[in-house]
Amino acid sequence: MSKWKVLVTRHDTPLTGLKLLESRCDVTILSGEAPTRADLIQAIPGHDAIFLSDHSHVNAELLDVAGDKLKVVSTMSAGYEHLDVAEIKRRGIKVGHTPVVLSAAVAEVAILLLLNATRRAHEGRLLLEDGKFQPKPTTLLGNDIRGSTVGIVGLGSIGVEIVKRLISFQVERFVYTGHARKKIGDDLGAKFVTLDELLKMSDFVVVATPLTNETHGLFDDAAFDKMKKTAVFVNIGRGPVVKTDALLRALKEKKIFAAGLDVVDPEPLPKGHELFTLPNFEILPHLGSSTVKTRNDMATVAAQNIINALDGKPLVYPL
Ligand SMILES: O=CC(=O)O
Repeated sequence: MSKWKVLVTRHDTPLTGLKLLESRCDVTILSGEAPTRADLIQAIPGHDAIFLSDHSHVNAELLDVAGDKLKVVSTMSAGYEHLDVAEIKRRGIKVGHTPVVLSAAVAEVAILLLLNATRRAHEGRLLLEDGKFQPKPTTLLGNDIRGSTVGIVGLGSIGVEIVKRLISFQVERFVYTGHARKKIGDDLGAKFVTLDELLKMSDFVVVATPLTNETHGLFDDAAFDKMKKTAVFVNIGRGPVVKTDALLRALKEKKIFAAGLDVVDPEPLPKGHELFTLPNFEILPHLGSSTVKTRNDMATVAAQNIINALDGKPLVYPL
């Protein structure tokens, strides 16, 4: 019996995933540092599965070229805004992603940003580099996490991991918002509130929501206007949940204290962007899941999604 044919979109896909695929399938890997859409379109016909180790768009155009053999699309990511999930499923093609295995790593980055932003780490470094740091009792004072109210926008798997970690920082009160009150929220002692309530009461606002029609542009001028002047804003979800111009205004006009972002719109933030000039702006280049173990686990799950689909079994994490 001929083996299943799988197309992998990047040569530097973790070996955990590649080995698992190769144990059962014929694997083609797009070569080169930056395979183009044309490379993908040329390579896809005749494959049973596509393993996305990048954010290539899978839409009707690509599916038309792929042809009838394609049975499963598997993205090595939790986010899936690059997939036209409705169109993929309409064609009877299975589709999976890799949530949960990255939640701990992303939660660690949320804490990193939250601490850096509230303790003014970037501003301190700039002062040191400029030779302007003066150790006075009132220099670079930040705000404590201890005794604070932390608001989580989106209490999914990542939001839960953030709360679990922050409990040890002696947070006074956790609140969260989303579609509905959740049992895990009750178990963690977190209160379900509206977004407005969360913005008004939180000392730390942490965005851990995926990008959907509902969350797109959720943080605009009006949202930042509702936040405390001392609030720290963290986004580890998706960049377009926040209107970048509104965030810029909020930081420049001191509507809020500071921000820490792992995700931003556009990504990467272009060289010379005004946000880079602000001392109360901390940024990472989307490093949430960038640990060796997490990326290996994501590759394994993405490969297992494919094998399960081809074996006619439920995917580990279907969409
Ligand atoms: O942002 C990371 C992911 O979606 O996996």
